[in-house]
Amino acid sequence: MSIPGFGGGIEPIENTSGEWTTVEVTGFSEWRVEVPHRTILKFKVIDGIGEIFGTELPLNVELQVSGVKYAVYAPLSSGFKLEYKTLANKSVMTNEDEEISDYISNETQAHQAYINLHLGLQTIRQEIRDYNILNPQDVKKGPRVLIIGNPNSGKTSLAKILSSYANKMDSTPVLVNLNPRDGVFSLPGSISATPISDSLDIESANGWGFTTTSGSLIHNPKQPIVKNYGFSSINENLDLYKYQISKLGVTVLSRLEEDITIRNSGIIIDTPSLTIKDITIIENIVSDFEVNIIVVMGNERLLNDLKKKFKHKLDSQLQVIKVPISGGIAEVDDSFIRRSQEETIKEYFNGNYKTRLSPFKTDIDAKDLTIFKGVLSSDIASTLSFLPSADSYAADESDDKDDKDKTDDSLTKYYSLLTEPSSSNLDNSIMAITQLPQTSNPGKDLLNTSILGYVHISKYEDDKHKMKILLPFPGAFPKNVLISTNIGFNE
Ligand SMILES: Nc1ncnc2c1ncn2[C@@H]1O[C@H](COP(=O)(O)OP(=O)(O)OP(=O)(O)O)[C@@H](O)[C@H]1O
Repeated sequence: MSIPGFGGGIEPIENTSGEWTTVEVTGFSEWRVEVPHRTILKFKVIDGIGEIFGTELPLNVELQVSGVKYAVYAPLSSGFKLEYKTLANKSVMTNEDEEISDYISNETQAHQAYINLHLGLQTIRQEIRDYNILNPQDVKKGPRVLIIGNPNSGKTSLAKILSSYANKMDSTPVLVNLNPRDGVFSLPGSISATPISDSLDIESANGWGFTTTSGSLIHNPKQPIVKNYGFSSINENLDLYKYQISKLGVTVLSRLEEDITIRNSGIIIDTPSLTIKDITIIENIVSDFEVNIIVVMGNERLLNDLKKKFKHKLDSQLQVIKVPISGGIAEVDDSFIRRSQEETIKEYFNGNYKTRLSPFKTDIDAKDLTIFKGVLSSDIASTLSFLPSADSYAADESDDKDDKDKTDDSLTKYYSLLTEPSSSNLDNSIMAITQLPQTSNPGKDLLNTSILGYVHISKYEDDKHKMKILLPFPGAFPKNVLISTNIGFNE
């Protein structure tokens, strides 16, 4: 039976009679494997312990992944043995090669450095926990770690390793994803913060896992706080991006205040690739999340530049350290990224082979809806000089007098009202449902709101002003303010 919505986006997996291939990996080595989206890799560890970016694999349990570049690491000297076989992924049509590429490497010094970093962070967490028990009037926060580096330097993999190992040692750090391209426990176009209270789901589309929208799951669903940015690239509207970071920072820090386990565990922040030219963004993140450890991926120049920039904070408030880049990092091109985004979106609505979800397709009247759209900075460059800057707006925030007027002016820099929704601007797009009840003038609330979830618009009927939408859950469409994103998706 096909799932309502994306016309049965999940193809049944054919049983394959193919032979299993055995891989033996000695202690502290790793099996590196690249699996194209059009190929499914089934594998199971049959002896010993293997882990993928810190997540331990269950023994004798068959797992399957597609469209991933993974390393299965042997954390113990006894190593592990696994079996795998491949089959075609019929739900994906790409012109990639069908073959997986794999090899075993014992050059895992980088991974061992990541483990040492984790152990150092865990020692700090333990000290903070002890201190907080003895000094309830003067509680401190666990380490707030910011990962910075070049494109494809292993930032996300390190974030996974640090959060998985922390979780294994009974900590619950908040994993913050500031790369809107990825969609972590959410869709691409968002930035999010998620307490990691259970292991990651390496079988899910991006290797993180499902969220609570999805019903009963094998893994504990994670509960992210999601801010909608609406674009994949941070440069599309840098002011909006920085604004959303600051609001996410406020929410995350208040979460730390409220929950002692999370406060002791701290924060791990993954970022898009940032260089020293992006120092204002880095400074913003450092202050918004009270970062006290910056981890630079391999880049010595960046390490030194950052040490100079943060000279005034070094030792007392901030450490800047460098870790090596793994030799296993795989090339990832734009089409692979786009395909991974599509899989993330598909999985958000339909689930995956293990967890099938029941999205809900319905027609709604679009006449009375208030829909905003993120503004492209390039589109407003010419009018920008007439508007207050984001910084002046932020400074004005606490000033109640004339607040509404200032906010509405500032809003034009971030969002514009979609006065004429049409098939040309809405067909095959993703829309965010905010927490705000319908109002044509939400003011600064629109900037400050978090996201309830996302819907997919497959068709806007211009003559009837009706939209065909796909919701991740059955039920009435929430009558809230909507934000149309720049993230497209074809069924
Ligand atoms: N040791 C390894 N063996 C095999 N593949 C790896 C290894 N480490 C990382 N990868 C893969 O290499 C790719 C790039 O790594 P990752 O996404 O962590 O880098 P990044 O710096 O976050 O990238 P971006 O700049 O695109 O955000 C990913 O597909 C990741 O799964």
